[in-house]
Amino acid sequence: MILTALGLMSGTSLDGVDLALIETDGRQIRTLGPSGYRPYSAAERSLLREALVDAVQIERREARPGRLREAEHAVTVAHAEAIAAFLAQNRLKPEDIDIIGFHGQTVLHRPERRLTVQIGDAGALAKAVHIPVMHDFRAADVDFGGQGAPFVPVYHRALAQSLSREGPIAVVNIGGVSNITYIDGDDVLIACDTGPGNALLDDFMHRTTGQAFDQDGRVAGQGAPDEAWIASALALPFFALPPPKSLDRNDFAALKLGDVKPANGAATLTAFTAAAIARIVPLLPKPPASWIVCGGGARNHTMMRMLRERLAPASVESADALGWSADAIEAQAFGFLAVRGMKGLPLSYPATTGVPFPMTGGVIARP
Ligand SMILES: Nc1ncnc2c1ncn2[C@@H]1O[C@H](COP(=O)(O)OP(=O)(O)OP(=O)(O)O)[C@@H](O)[C@H]1O
Ligand SMILES: CC(=O)N[C@H]1[C@@H]2OC[C@@H](O2)[C@@H](O)[C@@H]1O[C@H](C)C(=O)O
Repeated sequence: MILTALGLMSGTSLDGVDLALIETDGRQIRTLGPSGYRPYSAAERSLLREALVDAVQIERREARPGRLREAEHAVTVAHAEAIAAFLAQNRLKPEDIDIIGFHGQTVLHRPERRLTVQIGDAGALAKAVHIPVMHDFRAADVDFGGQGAPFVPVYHRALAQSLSREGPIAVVNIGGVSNITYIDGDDVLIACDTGPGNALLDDFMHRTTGQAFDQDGRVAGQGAPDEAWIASALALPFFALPPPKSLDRNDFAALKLGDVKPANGAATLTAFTAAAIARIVPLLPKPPASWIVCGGGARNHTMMRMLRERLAPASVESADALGWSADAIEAQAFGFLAVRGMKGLPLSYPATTGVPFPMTGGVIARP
């Protein structure tokens, strides 16, 4: 049965809420509907940044120390507002949507402690918008010893079914953190986080220039990467580990660039993200022939140039160039995952998150 799902993603970049409508039976995509975006205000963003700091103290996933309770309320309200605006813009009624896939905001990710925390009150959201809400996608996976991330690979596989590109295909998402899905025919699906995405670069830009991010990669495009710094950062043990593996947004926050000009610092951090993605190639069964880049990093021209240089001779295209939506893809994925969860289909596999067997997941909150 085909269901209509509204997927919602608030990613590790802390930029805002992405929304996307999808019609699917959980296996194939029938229609990709409209998408939307509700940016966080500067005040919401700084509250979330504080919440990430307070979250480090969390020992049990229900705990909300420091400003986390307030941040959770802000996340829930922002999502409710985003849904109300989306429904109005697209002339939709709550009964037109079967299920909402609500990822929430990750504030702490420590799979080795069987802990991954996404804030956002699904019960309150379901009541506010009068639509059932599926949430807590990652919890069952980490309970069974999985990495709890990445979860978009099953959706990347569904998208890639109708793609004519030479395989193996790699889909890379450059969000706050970067992750890869490796697809080789119908039977091979491997995934992991590869390293930093935009978070280190965004934090550096924020600190040194006051800008939220390096628009189109212009600042990095004027600088020179410090290859020695990149080589020493890539010597961290994480990069030598084979998939599956995952990261917390702030796992590399301790890496310091020293006193550098914004252009050189931005170039170094952009090249670090590209080099960390290229570093996964020898840990895959075969080098991917075709790379597809999604997430906000696909809009960074310097990042795309550096990826092409480091992944040659493979082809590197942005998801938008294929007619996929680089921005909406994760929101679509959580709509798709909500339908899979409703049907009891697997969300994660031994080769995507390290769970012992294919696992379904998600919990439904009703209005
Ligand atoms: N035009 C642009 N030029 C350069 N960078 C951009 C541009 N647009 C977006 N970005 C980068 O993309 C980031 C947002 O990416 P995205 O929305 O994919 O992340 P996310 O969904 O929050 O993260 P994650 O996938 O880790 O959960 C911004 O913080 C910024 O660094
Ligand atoms: C714990 C968590 O929220 N992880 C995010 C983060 O952002 C990118 C990368 O790290 C990925 O592993 C994941 O998001 C995507 C949507 C995923 O689960 O596939």
